[in-house]
Amino acid sequence: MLDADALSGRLLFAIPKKGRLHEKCLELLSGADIQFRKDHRLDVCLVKNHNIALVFLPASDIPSFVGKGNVDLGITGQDVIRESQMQQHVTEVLPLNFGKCALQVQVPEAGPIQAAEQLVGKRVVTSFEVLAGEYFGRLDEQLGLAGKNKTNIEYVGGSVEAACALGLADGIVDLVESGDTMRAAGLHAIATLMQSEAVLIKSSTPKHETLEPLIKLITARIAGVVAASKYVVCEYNVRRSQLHDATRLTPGRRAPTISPLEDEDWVAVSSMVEKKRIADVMDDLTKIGAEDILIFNLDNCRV
Ligand SMILES: Nc1ncnc2c1ncn2[C@@H]1O[C@H](COP(=O)(O)OP(=O)(O)OP(=O)(O)O)[C@@H](O)[C@H]1O
Ligand SMILES: O=P(O)(O)OC[C@H]1O[C@H](OP(=O)(O)OP(=O)(O)O)[C@H](O)[C@@H]1O
Repeated sequence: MLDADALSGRLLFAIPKKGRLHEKCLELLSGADIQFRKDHRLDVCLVKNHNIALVFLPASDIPSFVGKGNVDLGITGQDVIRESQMQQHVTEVLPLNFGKCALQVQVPEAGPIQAAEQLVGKRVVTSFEVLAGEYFGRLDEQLGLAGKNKTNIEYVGGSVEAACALGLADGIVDLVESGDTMRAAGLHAIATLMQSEAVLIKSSTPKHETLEPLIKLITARIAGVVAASKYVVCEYNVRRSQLHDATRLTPGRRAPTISPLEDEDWVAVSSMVEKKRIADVMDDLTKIGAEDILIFNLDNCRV
């Protein structure tokens, strides 16, 4: 049985218990060698190889748990940090390169409303009532709307995209990543409130200063896993005469590693390249005559 004594002195680390961020967080913990076994009936579990307990919570509750110092560290989306108005109380330690999405105003594609200003004074349904309220509050003010003429922001807990088709809303404010959900509902985006991604957060006023070294260690480990997911190692051979162009294409993080080959006219180059750029870089290396271009994924790194 898990009790307060078992948790005493441990760093409490909040992880989304379900939803879009959950699986990615488990991959991150595994990559950082944070070992645990979770009993499916319990939302708290002890980490075997560190003085840490994991606390599985709804992503939307994590900013307030961290901000109030009830847990020491957490992972959640920047959108829910802003929505819970906790940005003054939490420090974003590290962006995590997943959970990327945009909070957007959406309206029926074929409808009469084609700009956010045209929604002012009408009905907007959302799970982000604070952010939508602030956004339309500013527009109401700009357009001089007051009292019951103001934009009507209505909260729903999910399936926001159905609201227009059901006749409950003239527009919605919801998250968009690929846009598939939005298009399937016959909607399109007309304004963006914010971009968001998952972040590692800690309390701005930590209650347990003694846990700071462990927070630094976990942050460094997670940063290594995140960097490994962003970069590949690119190795190739190129004529020495083309080395200037080659190193311009693959400058590396500090500098590329250049090794001599038996053939004195050629060198081997090894360099880290951002994964999202690698196809273009390979095309450009081919154009300058690079050969034997090899790409390696990284499991982990410290850069
Ligand atoms: N389509 C998406 N692509 C990428 N990230 C997303 C996407 N949808 C949501 N997110 C991110 O994941 C977070 C959690 O969203 P999700 O819809 O999974 O919530 P949930 O855990 O089911 O909801 P809740 O617990 O608040 O009811 C969002 O706040 C956002 O930061
Ligand atoms: O642009 P897309 O790639 O289609 O993603 C957007 C959808 O993802 C999120 O919901 P999710 O699927 O996580 O389920 P939920 O509505 O139950 O939160 C969000 O609320 C959108 O509905």
